[in-house]
Amino acid sequence: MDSTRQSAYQEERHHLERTLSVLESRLQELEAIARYYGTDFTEQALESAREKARQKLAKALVEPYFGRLDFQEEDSEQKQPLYIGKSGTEDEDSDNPLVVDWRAPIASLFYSFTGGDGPATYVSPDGPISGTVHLKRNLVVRNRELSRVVDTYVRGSANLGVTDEFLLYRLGENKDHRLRDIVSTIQSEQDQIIRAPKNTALVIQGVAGSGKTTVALHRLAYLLYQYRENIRAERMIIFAPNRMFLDYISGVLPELGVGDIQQTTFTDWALELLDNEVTPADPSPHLAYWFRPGPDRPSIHEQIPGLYKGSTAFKDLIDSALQYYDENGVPSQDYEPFPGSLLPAATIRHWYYVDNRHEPLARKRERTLARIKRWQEMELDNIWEAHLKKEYKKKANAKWRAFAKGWHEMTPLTFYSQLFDPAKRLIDFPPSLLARIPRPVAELTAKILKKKQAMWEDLAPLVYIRHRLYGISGLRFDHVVIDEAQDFSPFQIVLLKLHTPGDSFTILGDLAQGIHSYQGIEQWEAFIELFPEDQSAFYRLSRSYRSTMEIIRFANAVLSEYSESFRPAVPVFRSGEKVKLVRLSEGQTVDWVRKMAIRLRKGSSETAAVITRTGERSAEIHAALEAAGIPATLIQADKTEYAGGLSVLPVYLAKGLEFDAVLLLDVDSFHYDGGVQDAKLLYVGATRALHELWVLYEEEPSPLLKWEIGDFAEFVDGNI
Ligand SMILES: Nc1ncnc2c1ncn2[C@@H]1O[C@H](COP(=O)(O)OP(=O)(O)OP(=O)(O)O)[C@@H](O)[C@H]1O
Repeated sequence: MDSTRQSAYQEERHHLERTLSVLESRLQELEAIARYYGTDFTEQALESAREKARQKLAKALVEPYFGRLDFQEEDSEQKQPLYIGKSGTEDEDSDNPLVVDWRAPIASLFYSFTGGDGPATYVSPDGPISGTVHLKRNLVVRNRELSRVVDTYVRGSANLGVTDEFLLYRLGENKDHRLRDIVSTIQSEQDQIIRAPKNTALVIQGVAGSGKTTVALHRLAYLLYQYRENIRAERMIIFAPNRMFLDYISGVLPELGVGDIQQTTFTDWALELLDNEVTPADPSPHLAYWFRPGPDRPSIHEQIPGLYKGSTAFKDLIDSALQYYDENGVPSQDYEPFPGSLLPAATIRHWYYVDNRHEPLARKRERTLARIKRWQEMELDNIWEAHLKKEYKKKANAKWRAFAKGWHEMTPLTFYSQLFDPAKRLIDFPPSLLARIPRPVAELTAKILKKKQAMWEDLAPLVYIRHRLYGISGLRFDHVVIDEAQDFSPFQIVLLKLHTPGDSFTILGDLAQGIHSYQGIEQWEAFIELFPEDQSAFYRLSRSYRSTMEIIRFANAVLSEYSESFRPAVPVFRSGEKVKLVRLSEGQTVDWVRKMAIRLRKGSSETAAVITRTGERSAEIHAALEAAGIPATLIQADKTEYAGGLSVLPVYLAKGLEFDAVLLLDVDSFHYDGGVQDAKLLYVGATRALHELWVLYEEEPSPLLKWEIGDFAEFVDGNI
């Protein structure tokens, strides 16, 4: 170690000791105060604040900070060293903070400063502040010990510019089975997204591995810090593609000291709002249908159920149907509960259309019926003869029940079924309205709804109808994150917009990974146009942090020939092994995978995946591994937890996940033909790998592998 580095280590060790001792004595002070378990509200609040502070200090004691930035404000004589950590702590002996929270405005310099001698600026609550950065340093503290000091910028130093050295060190590590926080290495283009203002709908197109999920989670932590006065964690929500993915990302927010944010799937959220009036149709046959390999795969066009029912055109149709129900559902005859008492139809209509005009549809009906009942009771009060009163009361109650029944009550499912199923039709919709629904869509949907089930694409319409019937109050969000948003429909976004008054959204995804094209979008404009122009912003993330250069270049090569609009991912300069294209003879794959799995277990990989083209093949491989005594987890559509280790899964369930090593199976001309759908699947599969990628085929390779082989991949035979 040269002397400069030695003195840097010494200085930082000294500083760490002092910081730890301050934190420790604060924690001891708090621990010395007896816990309060009484019922006094003020005391309870104070105890809760103390407990939070104890937990924060205990966490900070493990890793108080990860970076240092020496900054000199324009008018200041002195540079000030700022230590940046996951949470901030004041220094009682100094005006400067002991540790600056990474989300604080000044800490943005640590992420946005990318070198050069010019002034650096950050935006404080009082306006922009400029100055000079003298030093940017990454520090790794493990178990209270300083284990690494890396200077990424030293002003005036000839051979030091901002480099990726520290980032590369972090990316080179093996990952366990949870996504992690990246506070110490957030990149400038990611930081811009994390710190974007709250009341904007951000739409982010990011290549595979560009940190979209990670960035979204950090953005939530930032928003909670920055807007703590008017935003609440319980009113923020993350929509993720499935429960297993939620499990996979579940560690990040607690790591960032954030709790209580709702994390769910669109399906679970919708079913709860629908009070389980429907159950979700089993997704497995649906997935097997759309991901069937070979020539008889279904074609995709606007009129298929997923795309049609996700469109805003379908939402417009539902609006027209609801309007028709509103205008024609109210009974048109006068109401005569007993002889001599008459409520004119015009009065009923006035109560419904005028007096209750602000109420949602079902409430309008309920309130009008209740008012008729009250009117009827008053009418009965005018009858003095006891026997007549009794007789009329009975009559009137029966009349009221018949009247209410004739004015059909609608639930989300009954109303929705009206659109598709003639056998269930209670409302006489104009035929021209229903004719707008493509016939195969109507037939298929009627069949599913009959079983009180719903496909994914039925959920947004059902919840939308629910809101129009009962209202939406109490269901508002301060911020909504949608991950893998390319699989969402415009209808879903319109629905979530109703819940989110400030249009505060983070919508992220990758069109190149749009493998669910039977329900998702082709272009981000489909979402952007749903927001006012000045209330949305589009960002692009092009650098990929997950995989080695070789893997990224391989994945780019797979997709670039098949999609004109594809923009290749830019790898971080992290080199690894070449991608291995393994040629096997017929029937050899299972045996090869078995041998390789044993080898991987002995190696350094903490997580590995065998990725197949179909669900059946995954089950077959998993059974073979089990029979050989090799522990592995089979991942199917309904899996809720991600265990790490060795996983076996079909490629269409692999999105969002990552593994140290990946074996991609059956990349032959039958399973991955030359079409763009298969190219996207192969792209998704390949970009799951961090360090090692093996691509297997028997006999004839897929046309997707038939480009000129570069220096990033090599053909090998099956000898292990
Ligand atoms: N700035 C960063 N520093 C260190 N690691 C990073 C950074 N950005 C992303 N990563 C890592 O890159 C990997 C990919 O991140 P993430 O899963 O968030 O990307 P993604 O864009 O959502 O990927 P995909 O679309 O493929 O699901 C993760 O391991 C994450 O920790």
